[in-house]
Amino acid sequence: MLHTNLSRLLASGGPKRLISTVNKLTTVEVNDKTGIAILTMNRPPVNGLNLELLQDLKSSIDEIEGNKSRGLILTSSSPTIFSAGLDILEMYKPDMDRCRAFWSQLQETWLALYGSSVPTAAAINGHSPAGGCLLATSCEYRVMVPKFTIGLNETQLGMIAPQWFMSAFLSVLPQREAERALNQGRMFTTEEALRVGLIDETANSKEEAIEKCAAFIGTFAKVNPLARSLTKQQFRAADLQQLKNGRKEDLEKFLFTVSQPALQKGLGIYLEGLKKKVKKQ
Ligand SMILES: CCCCCCCC/C=C\CC(=O)SCCNC(=O)CCNC(=O)[C@H](O)C(C)(C)COP(=O)(O)OP(=O)(O)OC[C@H]1O[C@@H](n2cnc3c(N)ncnc32)[C@H](O)[C@@H]1OP(=O)(O)O
Repeated sequence: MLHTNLSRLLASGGPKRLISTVNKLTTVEVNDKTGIAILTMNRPPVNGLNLELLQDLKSSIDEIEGNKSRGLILTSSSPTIFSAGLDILEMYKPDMDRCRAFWSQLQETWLALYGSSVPTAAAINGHSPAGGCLLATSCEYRVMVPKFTIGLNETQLGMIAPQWFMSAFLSVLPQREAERALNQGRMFTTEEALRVGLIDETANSKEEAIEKCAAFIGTFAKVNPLARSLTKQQFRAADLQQLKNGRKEDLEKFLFTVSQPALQKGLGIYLEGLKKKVKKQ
């Protein structure tokens, strides 16, 4: 039976999906029929963006850029969380050298994703606060599963979202909506996100979200790839250049912010709140 199945598989030209790379915290799977790469974050429990996950994300994006994939779909292996955003432990009582490497890597990874030459889409299969929302809004298209939340909640943590977080948010939301949501640190439900345009579509499952993302990428099938990619890059050039020009200053601002005792106190209380929530249930 096993042999028969294997023969059939070989006769059909091999598996439909190839795991081309397994980094420690991400995998890249290229569909050999569509040529679309699925980039999956896999850092349990919440895909907190720490230095290592950011490094793996960057190297997976580079690989997808290099292997001539027709598009990139970003998703998560967790059934309930796309990404909980930046790993707060990278900012709470930090080792300053690691903190410097962490923020520089975040900048690097964002530049690679937002500036990617291939079409990008996010299959948001779980909660997506702060840095998770940054990843999603850096893609060109978003499909989200119901009953989750997405948004830039930095003000709730006593922090200010950097300009480039705001740029990605503003590339999706109207100015007025973006400003109000940022000031409030508002988290949108899937339905609210659809209504304001923070996401493009909803889907009933991760699989359906991936299919819808693939359909979006398919809309470029008849468009000249070079013209499409240069148009995207020109459209995003000002946002990308703004960070490239101000990278050093942005890093110093971040290091200054996390070294403030009031911020450390706030982060401690926030983390405690997250843990208490677990005990209460
Ligand atoms: C240049 C100018 C200055 C710049 C200043 C800095 C600007 C950047 C600032 C912020 C960006 C960020 O991304 S900060 C992170 C924001 N994220 C959040 O607020 C999300 C917090 N988490 C949650 O709301 C929930 O965990 C969840 C909805 C994502 C999932 O809920 P669930 O009930 O499924 O899981 P738990 O809450 O039980 O969490 C499990 C486990 O994970 C820990 N956890 C959760 N999120 C984080 C996180 N972001 N970082 C670190 N750890 C996290 C949580 O405490 C639990 O831990 P324990 O199992 O040990 O209890």
